[in-house]
Amino acid sequence: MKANHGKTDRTNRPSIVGRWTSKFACAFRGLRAATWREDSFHVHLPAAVVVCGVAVWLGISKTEWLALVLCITMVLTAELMNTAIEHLSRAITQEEHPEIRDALDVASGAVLVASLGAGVIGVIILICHLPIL
Ligand SMILES: Nc1ncnc2c1ncn2[C@@H]1O[C@H](COP(=O)(O)OP(=O)(O)OP(=O)(O)O)[C@@H](O)[C@H]1O
Repeated sequence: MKANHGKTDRTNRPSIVGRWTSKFACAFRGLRAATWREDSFHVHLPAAVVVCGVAVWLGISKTEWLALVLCITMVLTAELMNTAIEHLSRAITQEEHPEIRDALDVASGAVLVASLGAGVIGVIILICHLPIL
């Protein structure tokens, strides 16, 4: 069932506040659904927390924080899009379909590319601050 995005029954005119509240509620519901149900988030979220903890411990610079936060955001966003495509594909059909296979594999490839890029940047940033160097 479609959300009414803050439309009031009396006037049937959407209130801006109601509409935006509804948009945020939908977005947070999506985040909750993805992070609770998807295994990948059970790996990516703790990994992000550990990386941030190590970054705090090593005292990385403001610019390095910008790169790190961008990398984490990039991976989580790719994972959310991948999850959305998985949901859509399940809704379209439970049957084997070559186009759905390609769509799912391309979406997984996007997560892989984002994760590899983030991994390389993360290692470059953190390794420079290791006390042994
Ligand atoms: N309907 C389908 N038709 C064809 N191939 C499919 C279909 N559903 C899944 N696949 C194939 O199976 C792979 C795994 O799909 P699935 O949706 O089970 O992902 P998953 O293992 O749950 O991934 P994740 O861990 O990212 O949630 C897909 O990448 C795709 O190659």
